[in-house]
Formats: sequence, C-alpha cells, structure tokens
Amino acid sequence: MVDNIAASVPNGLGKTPPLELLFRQVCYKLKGPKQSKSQILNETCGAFQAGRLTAILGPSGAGKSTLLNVLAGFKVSGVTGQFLINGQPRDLLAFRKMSSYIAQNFVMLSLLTVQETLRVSADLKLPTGTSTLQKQQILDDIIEVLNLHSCRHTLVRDISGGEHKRLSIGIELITNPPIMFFDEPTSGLDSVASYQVMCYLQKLAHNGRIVVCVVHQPSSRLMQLFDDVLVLAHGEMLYAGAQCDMLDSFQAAGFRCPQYYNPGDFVLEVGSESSNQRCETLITQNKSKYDILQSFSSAPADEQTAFIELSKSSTASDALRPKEQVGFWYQLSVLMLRHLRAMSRDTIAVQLRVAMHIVVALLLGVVYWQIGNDAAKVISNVSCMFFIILFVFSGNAMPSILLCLQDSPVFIREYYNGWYSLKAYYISKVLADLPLQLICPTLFISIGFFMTGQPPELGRFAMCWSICVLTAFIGHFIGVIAGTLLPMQLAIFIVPSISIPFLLFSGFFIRMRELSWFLRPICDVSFFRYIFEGLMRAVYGYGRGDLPCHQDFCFHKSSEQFLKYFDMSGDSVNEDILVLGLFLLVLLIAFNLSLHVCIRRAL
Ligand SMILES: Nc1ncnc2c1ncn2[C@@H]1O[C@H](COP(=O)(O)OP(=O)(O)OP(=O)(O)O)[C@@H](O)[C@H]1O
Repeated sequence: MVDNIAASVPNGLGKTPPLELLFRQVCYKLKGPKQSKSQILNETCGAFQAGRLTAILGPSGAGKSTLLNVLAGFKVSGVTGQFLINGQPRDLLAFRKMSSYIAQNFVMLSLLTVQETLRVSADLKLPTGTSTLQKQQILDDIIEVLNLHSCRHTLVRDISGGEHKRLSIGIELITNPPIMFFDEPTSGLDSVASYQVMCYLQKLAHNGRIVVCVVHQPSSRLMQLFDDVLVLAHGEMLYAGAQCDMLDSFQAAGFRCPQYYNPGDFVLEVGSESSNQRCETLITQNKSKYDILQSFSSAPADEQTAFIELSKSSTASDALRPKEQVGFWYQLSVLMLRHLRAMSRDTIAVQLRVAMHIVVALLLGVVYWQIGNDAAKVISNVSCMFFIILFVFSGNAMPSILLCLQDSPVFIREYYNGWYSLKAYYISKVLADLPLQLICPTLFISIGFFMTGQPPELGRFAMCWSICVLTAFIGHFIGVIAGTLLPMQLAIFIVPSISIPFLLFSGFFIRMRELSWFLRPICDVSFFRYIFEGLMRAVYGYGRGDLPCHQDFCFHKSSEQFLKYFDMSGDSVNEDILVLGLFLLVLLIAFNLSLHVCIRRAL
C-alpha cells in the first residue's frame, strides 16, 4: 500500500534514485560566551542509506535531538561539517524539500478531524494541478497504511497518543518524502503501540526511504527492527553503522555485551560513563571508518573537501523554507475554511464567548433598566457605558490570547515546511476572526442599548455600535499579539496589566484638566479615552437637549452642560472613530510584525 502512495504522488519515490546521506566531522557549538557547555556535537560522523531504518541512541543529554535537528537542516547557526548526498555537497533548501522532520511534540489543530487534517495538508502541500481524485486516493492510502480508519472522523483532540503519532507521520507522507526524520516517535506510547509505530517506520524505510529516528531505551523487540544504529555519548559518535556489527565493534574496543542482554540497554550504559575517555577507541574507530569512505567516494575532490559553514549563509528564515506549492488565493481559501471550521467547533473561545456577551448584556439591561433617559441617573448611566467598554474590551482580548496560543506552533511548523506564505496566514487570520468580532459586540450593544433606555435613534445606535465593534477589534488584536509573542501565563498577565493603567486616562476616573500637565499627553495615546468620549458624545451630544427629570431637582439636566463637565463638548464622534481606526491600523501592523518575530524566533 505504501507503493500506492509512491505511485500516486507526482515525483514519487519510485522515480528518485536510491539516496545516501553522509555526514562527517559535524560539530555544533552554542553561541554566546556564557554557555557552560558550548560544544554540543563534536566531529560526529555517520551515514544513512535508502531502504534502511536507522536509530539514534544515546543517554539523556548526549545530543541526539540536536544531531537530528542539524541533519534535518533545522539547526544551522553554529553548525560546521560536511554533508554529502550521493557524494555531492548538500543543497540545504533542496534537502529541506525532499525531507520531513516529525518533532516529538508534533502539534496539530485539535478541532479538525483526522481526515480534515490530512485533507488540508494535501491541499497545501501537493502541487497545483493535483486533482481532487488524486488527493482523495493519496488520503485513502495513507489512512489505510497507517491504520487510521477507526478514527477517520474523530477530532484530533480525541484521538489516542498512538493515533496522534501515526497522523503526524501521515501528514508528512502526503508528499512522499524520500528522507524522514523522527524525534522520539515512541515517546508516551506503551510497548505495543511503540512496536506498531516502529513497524510502520520500518515499512516506510524498506520501501526505499531513508528513515532516521531518535529512540529512548528501545526494547530488544524494537531493536530488532533497526537496520542501522548511531550511538552518541557526550556529543561524540561511538558507533555509526549496521546494527548487526554493533556489538562486535563494541567488543573490539573492550566493551563486551553480556549474553541475553538487550543491546540497546548495553550501548546506553557504555555511553552513560561520566566521560568519553574509556570510549576513545570506539570514537576513533568510527571516525576512521568514515575517513576511509572519503578516499573511496566518487565525488570530485574539491566538492568532497568543501566544508559547509552553514551559519554564514543561512541566517535568513527564507533560506530554510521551501517555496509554497499552491498559489496565494488557494492558500488563503484553504486556511480561511480551516479557521472557520475550527472556530465553529470551539466551545470556549467561540460558543461560550457569544453566550457570555448575551448573558452579560441581559444582566446589564436588568441592572441599569431604562436609566438612559433619566436626568437623575446620569452618573449611573456613565458607569453603565464604562462597564460596556470594559466588558467588550476584555471579553474579546482574553479569549483571543487562548486562540493564538493554540495556533502559533502549528503556524510555525507549516510555515517552515512551505505550506503557505506569511501573508496568506495573516490575511486568513484577520478575515476568519472578523465574523466573531462583529457578532459579539453587535449582540451586546443591541441588547444593552435598548434595555438601558438609551435614546432610540438609529444614528446614535449606529455610532455606539461602531465604537463597540472597534473596541472589540482593538481588544482582539491586543490579545492576538500578546498570544503570538508571549507564553500563556505572561500574556494573560500582561494584557490586563498594560491596558488597565490606560483606563485611568480615559476621562472617567479623572477629568483631563484635573490631571498634572506631564500626564496629559498619556490621554492622547489612551484608546480608552476615544472609546469613552465617543460613547458619551453619541449618547449625550448631537443636540439631545434637556433630559426628563423625575425628581425635584436634577443637577445634570442639560446634556450639553453634562458633556462640558466631562470636557467632551463637540459633536465629533467621527473624529473619535477615526482615531480608533488608526489605533486598529497600528495593531494590524503590529500583528503582522509579531508573526515575523514569531517565525524568526523559532529558528
Ligand atoms: N540552546 C541550548 N542551550 C543550552 N544547552 C543546550 C541547548 N541546546 C542543547 N543544549 C544541551 O545540549 C545537550 C544535548 O541536548 P539534546 O536535547 O540534543 O540531548 P538528547 O540526547 O536529545 O537528550 P534527551 O534524550 O534527554 O532528550 C544537553 O546537555 C542540553 O542541555
């Protein structure tokens, strides 16, 4: 069945020559003088061949994941060494196109089904021109190969750990890459599930691919599945070669594996020695094996000796990223559909958010029932407006942090695999969030405005609605930016901590003229000022005249005088809306920049 996948994918594996990846004297050094252990990999050598399953073994902290990252081309800065593919120096970008890297914590969107996840991946990864029928055929084959029938229509959040691992393999299988790297594909799985996953990997390898995986403490049964083994200890390679020769090699260096002992455990124990001094023979033996290979290689001499100083050439993220396979508009439509589908299933961030806006609006209406047209209750009405601002802002900022935190790791992985451009992701995020940002404040202000007895005039309602929608957008983008740039705890702390001080400069707690001169400029950059001012003007401005007074004396009877008292005279809600629009524009730009920062930081 794996053959079917190969056959149905354009440029499938059947058409590529057998590959050999050779790496020699690969070193990785951490940058910065303060790093206590700066040399993580030291002159490691090894080779991978098509059709063979290779395990990278070693004690914890030996450098296995680092080596995998370096080999897969994800770590480039601080790396030196020689990487040859079929005897030719590796072109990093071409290599990234033909290989896939499946991380230990492979993140996917939890609110899509297994089939939908694979479908999105097929839509974005397969070249334009691949027909729907071909895509469906590939999907069906992958589901069959990886035995994902039973959970085909299950949401990713509900599938088991083993199914999750298999799905992550399936996503990478869509393009049928000839080289696959796996970081601890069996972590978190029981022995049966680990064996199953490893059998799939063996099947993939024996079908003609290079399959390399980092494995922690493989059982004897699992060990038998590997064709080749790399053993790392303290950043040095003790052994790289066929599994069947491994114990002989260790024995030749003075390490004899007891009978009936798991070879995996044995090499881990040898590698766990406090230093590599006793293993010096093994290290030298391995290095000389690959030096001999160098002299017999058929590649031209100048290319063989061309050491690639990757750190010099590949600082830009684009140098690491394969080009997208489908056009911008197609990327945008697939991403939009995916966002909307996931959002429609998001109980907390979407359904509960809409419900909360309705419930709180009803509560507001009951508490401030018909006070908007009463001169005796003007101050309470101002508090009501301030509550509206607070709720619409925080009710949109906080859930948006959560939405972003789920999406960011998926975005980074897919972006670096060339599924789509940053522009397509950015626009799809902004557009897909639009309906929710319109629905929530619209529901809230519609219920609140009429229940609290604000003047029933279309013009005033439209102004209040516009301001509430802009408040929701501002809150949303502040949440989204914080969620993209910061870890969750920090984002949840930072958003209220930064926004609450600006509330002081809104004009509600203290009038601007009462502020010290040096604090007044802060009012100009407090978007709460324009929101509050806009709502006040929309309700009390535009020639509203005297308010009905149902008591002997009402101090704030004249709405004009009342606005004057708050320093908000002038029928200029348009100006407030314009300034809020500018704030929104700045936030949109900041969101775009935060995505750039996010992808650069992931390198
Ligand atoms: N960015 C970094 N800063 C500081 N130390 C680092 C960094 N990256 C890796 N290291 C160190 O390099 C060593 C190798 O790390 P690596 O994650 O590759 O080990 P590993 O063999 O995969 O370990 P494990 O099996 O426990 O996952 C560790 O000692 C780790 O602390």
